[in-house]
Amino acid sequence: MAKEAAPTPMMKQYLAMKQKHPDALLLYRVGDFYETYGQDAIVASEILGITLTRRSNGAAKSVEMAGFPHHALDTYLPKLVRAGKRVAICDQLEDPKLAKKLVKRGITELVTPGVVVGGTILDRKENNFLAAVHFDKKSLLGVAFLDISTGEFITSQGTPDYVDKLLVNFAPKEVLIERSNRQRFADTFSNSKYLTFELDDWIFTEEAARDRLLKHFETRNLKGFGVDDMPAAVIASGAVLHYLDLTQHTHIKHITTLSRIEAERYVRLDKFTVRNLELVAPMAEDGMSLLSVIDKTLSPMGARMMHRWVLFPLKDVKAINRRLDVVDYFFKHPDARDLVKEQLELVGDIERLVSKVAVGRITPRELVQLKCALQAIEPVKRMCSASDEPVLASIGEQLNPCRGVSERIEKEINPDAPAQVSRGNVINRGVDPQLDELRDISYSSKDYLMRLQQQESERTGIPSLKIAYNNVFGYYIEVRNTHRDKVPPEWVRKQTLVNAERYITQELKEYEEKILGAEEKIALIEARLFGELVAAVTDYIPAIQTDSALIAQLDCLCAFTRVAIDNKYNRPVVDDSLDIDITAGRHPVIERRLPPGEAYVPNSLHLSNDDQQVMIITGPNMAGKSALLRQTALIALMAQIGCYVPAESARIGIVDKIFTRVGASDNISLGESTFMVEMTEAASILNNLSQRSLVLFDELGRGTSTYDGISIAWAIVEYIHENPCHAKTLFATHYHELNEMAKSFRRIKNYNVAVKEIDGKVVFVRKLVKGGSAHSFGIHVAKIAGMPPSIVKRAGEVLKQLEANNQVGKTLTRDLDDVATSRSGYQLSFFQLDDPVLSQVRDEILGLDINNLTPMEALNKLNDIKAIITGKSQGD
Ligand SMILES: Nc1ncnc2c1ncn2[C@@H]1O[C@H](COP(=O)(O)OP(=O)(O)OP(=O)(O)O)[C@@H](O)[C@H]1O
Repeated sequence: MAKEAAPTPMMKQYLAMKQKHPDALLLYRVGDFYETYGQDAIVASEILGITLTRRSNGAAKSVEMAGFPHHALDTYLPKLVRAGKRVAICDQLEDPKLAKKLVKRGITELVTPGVVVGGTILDRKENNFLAAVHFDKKSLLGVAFLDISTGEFITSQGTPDYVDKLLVNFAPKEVLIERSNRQRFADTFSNSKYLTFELDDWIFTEEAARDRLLKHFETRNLKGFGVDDMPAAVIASGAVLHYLDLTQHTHIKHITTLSRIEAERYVRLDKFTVRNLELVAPMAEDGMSLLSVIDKTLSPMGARMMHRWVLFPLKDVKAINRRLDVVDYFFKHPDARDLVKEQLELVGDIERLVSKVAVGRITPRELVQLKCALQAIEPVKRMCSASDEPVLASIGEQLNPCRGVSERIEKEINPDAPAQVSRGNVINRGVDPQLDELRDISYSSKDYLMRLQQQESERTGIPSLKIAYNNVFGYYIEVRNTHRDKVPPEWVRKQTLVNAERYITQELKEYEEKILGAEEKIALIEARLFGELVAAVTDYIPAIQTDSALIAQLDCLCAFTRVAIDNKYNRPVVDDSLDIDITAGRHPVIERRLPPGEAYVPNSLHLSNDDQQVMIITGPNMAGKSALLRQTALIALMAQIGCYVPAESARIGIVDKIFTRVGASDNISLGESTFMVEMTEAASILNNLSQRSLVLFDELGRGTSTYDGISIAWAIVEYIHENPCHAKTLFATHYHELNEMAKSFRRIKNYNVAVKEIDGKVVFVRKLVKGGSAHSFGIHVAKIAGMPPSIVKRAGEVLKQLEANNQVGKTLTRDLDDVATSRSGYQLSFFQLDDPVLSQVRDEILGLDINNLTPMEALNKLNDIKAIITGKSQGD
């Protein structure tokens, strides 16, 4: 049997590196290549489509190997990361030419899907978040998000539902979890797929997390961030910072703050609503989202902010109107609008550029870009400062073009600087005298060599004499064989070719040393000066980050104006009323996708807690019921992000929650359309109603039998009507039987989306009109859809017969009449009763500060409450 040979020293080094990050794919630099071995090579060759070979590693067996040229890293690395791989990059830490033994190597970066600093992996319009989720002992969850490419660090804590919603909105590329909570995470977020990475449990402890955060931010406590009393959030945030250490990301000065998501400031949109209203992503592959219609931003920061704004509409009337005022200003001042547009096109992604400064990854070319961006801010600042619009004036005041930095970059860096410092020609002339002198030597070398060539040719009488350079023995003189006899004796022969010989001379060697020495020194000086400049820019990180946020804001608001002009939107009135009044409203997305020549039919609508609280909207299939429901929510939502709306006019009394529930079979493709899920979600809506909720029910109850469906729909609408919140509700349904409700419930009104029947054919008028509708026209739609005529005919006959027998429609309607008059009324909650004892109990409970209650105090309180109910005092 062959004796196993020991691994080569290089393989030993490789294995040691691999051991440091066993779960990462290791790219191991060998010469001009990045190589992968063993299982890594198999995976890499599959993902990258590169050839899998084998090499002997010094042992008896050979190992799989796959590699690619080092300069192709930017092409291949994103593919690996996008495939969900964590990639450790092992580089040569010394010049292989100078290494005496094995080249020193080390892991210089661990790139994981959630921790990407720059390059082509990042989508310019999207954040790339890393998240951490912590489960505390009860059912409170802490969550933190970090985008290392922008420095944004956000945290919150709350119920599993709330954290689920945040995860859906922030769409992290990687989620850190505690090892012991793997199953809990999987169970809690079973609806979404996340790439998770498990960390040891001790990392998820408050003490470790707090220490880490305090050390990073160099503060004494976390009060300034508003998270001091949010242990779960603190723990998740600490875990995120821990992971940066683990992945060798230690230069993170651009993470300057930790912000708490103030959930109470934003409209609550459950994740079904976000998906159903297609706010940021369409449901169908070829669809369009609201975001894609209104995102006319010009800068990547603006695009990322717009994404956030759409998912987090505001609830504060003043804040909304401040945004609307700026949009209005840009509307009335085309010059200001044009100036912002022109300058923003020059700004680029300063947010990510400045992050690259912090992590030490900025290239000379990017530094020039940063300078251009800062210079582009100057005219924007002037325009804003000169405006009489308060928000703009304040933006103008805060914008800081950091002139010191831009002037220094302008002075020191070549405007055509290359992408890498090592390429040279980065630092301008006049910055460093020694550098200038060395460059003179280096630049004049060509002239010098030409002169030397001519001089030696004349001296020796060899006309074809040539001076050239190669890597083996540097500069040499080449003489063709015909003139060999004229070569002076002091020349030293170095190489014999077929037709010529090559020589070196003393003078040439001395000169060579000077030039090569100069080039090395030039490289060193350039690198040093560049490094010093980058270090100086580091001091301006917070200022540039503020600029970036302000520019993003301007970009979004200016984009709103352009969208409003292009799409004929109008300014909504947003106030504290409880009404929604929309005149000639349209669906912002559908209207953009209609075939040419077809106009969207606008509709008006009034909803109010006092009179028209619930609208039952009937109408045939395809009439436009869903479109109407959605456009109402979208108009309210657009108004609350500060955008003009697709309506002639709109008055929106602030909405604080938008709920959407679409009938089971409407989202069957999502694989979760069981009737059970529909009911669970409907229940969650009903349990969370508020006075300012806007509820959309689209064909609720259709996943079950007609009687069941109608009964459930009826009961739900009745509940919403009777609930003291009087939540505004649009209820689209095919059950025209529900029209009976309007007779007995004051705030329920019937509407239908009109169709006309001309010559036995349905014509969609798409107008919302008062009153219920008697037919479903389902059979007509089947006909339009191309159903064989015989089936359509037969269906018509069956329907007639059923109606004649009073089986579906009429009896049910008559029965429902009885239901309506026999309504028992809901016992909504015992707190609504006028019983003084219960009121006292309620007051006792409401007065409790649960956060500051010890278990013992809680027990005593419970005893007190019991005493109130039983009328006995303690100890009786
Ligand atoms: N106001 C309108 N103007 C022009 N086209 C419209 C309008 N409303 C709806 N449409 C078009 O009609 C199609 C059907 O509308 P929608 O899905 O709202 O109908 P529906 O009544 O909810 O139908 P179903 O009951 O089958 O779900 C939409 O995709 C849209 O293209």
